[in-house]
Amino acid sequence: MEWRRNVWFQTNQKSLERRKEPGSLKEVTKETKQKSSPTNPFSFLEFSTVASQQPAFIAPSPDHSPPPQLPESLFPAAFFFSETSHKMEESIPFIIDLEKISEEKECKKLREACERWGCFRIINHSIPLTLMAEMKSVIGALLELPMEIKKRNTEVIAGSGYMAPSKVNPFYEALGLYDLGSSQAVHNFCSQLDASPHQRQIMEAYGKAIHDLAVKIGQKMAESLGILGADFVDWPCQFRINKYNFTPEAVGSLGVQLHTDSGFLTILQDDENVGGLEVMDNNSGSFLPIPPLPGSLLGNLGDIARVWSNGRFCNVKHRVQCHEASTRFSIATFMLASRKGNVEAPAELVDHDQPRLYQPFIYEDYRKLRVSNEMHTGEALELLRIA
Ligand SMILES: O=C(O)CCC(=O)C(=O)O
Ligand SMILES: [Fe+2]
Repeated sequence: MEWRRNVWFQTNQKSLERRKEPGSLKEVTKETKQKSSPTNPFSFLEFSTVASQQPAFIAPSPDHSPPPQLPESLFPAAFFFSETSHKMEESIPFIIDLEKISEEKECKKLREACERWGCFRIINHSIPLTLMAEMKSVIGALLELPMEIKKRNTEVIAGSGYMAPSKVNPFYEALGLYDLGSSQAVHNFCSQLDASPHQRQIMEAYGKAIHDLAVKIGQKMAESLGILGADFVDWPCQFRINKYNFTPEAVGSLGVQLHTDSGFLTILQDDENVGGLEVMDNNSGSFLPIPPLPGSLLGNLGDIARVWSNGRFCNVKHRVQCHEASTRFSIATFMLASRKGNVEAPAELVDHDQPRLYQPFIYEDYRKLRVSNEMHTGEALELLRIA
């Protein structure tokens, strides 16, 4: 609860100010109460929570999109609740509290999140908020550099270097490196971009912290399936900083096309102000907006998580929509796959009832298969299916 309150205070000052304006909250409350009814899925909206400086609570519509009839300013960091239980625990995507992850209940929730959505919010992750804020300002500055400097950020593996705005993604550009766990790689990245000593320091600190976090969450994902002692320390992490130059003309179009991430686990620091990320519900095919939740991170599972879990975990399809003309930043760390040997499910996850689903393969070969066949949403896995 403390965490939620802090985040709320830090991030929603402006909205709170707006809401405190005489009449404004009252007006909205009155209007919404009139619209509420036992059959209205939003009828249990708790405006008292707004008055006590808690987030507004909101149930999902059938397609999990926010209710169109309510003013957006009311839900700057909307939480989505199960219509049946109305509990925080049931929010979508699931919120995983890393401080509680050694408790059985939290670990079970992580497993459910990985199976049902392949996506979860991470709170109490121990990355200092100041480091996250400083990192955001560093990446903003790096992405502002002149084009000729950004172009020095050449790729080590396909797609790991500078990506200029293109015909397909005209509002998007990115800088990146492979692999974050290597201080030499971080050093090279910083040198390519003439980073200042301060920028280097932030990059190094953030890189180490986020790499360690990805390793820890990977271990917990394995533990949630009963695999103890899985070690992700040596798994390479690709790192990418994304900028979306959303102009008024971009509104309504995509910043990034629908895709799955190819690796095992992505840790994303999404923009704390500008939303647009959407994940696909595999059951219904509908899209669920992931509103910003400042101070938190997002875990997204990629294709390798599906293979490694022998089909239990979901590789989440996601995209970025432009809803407003403003600049959006995100910082993505992709923990890819084991450096050594094949990608395959551990023996504990394979048995008579759940035979091995995919033939063992080398990650780099899989990546090439995706690119050469232009299969961006995990379809290439079907080419490797054996059961
Ligand atoms: O910017 C975002 O929120 C998502 C970025 C993303 O999906 C990616 O870099 O793979
Ligand atoms: Fe992605």
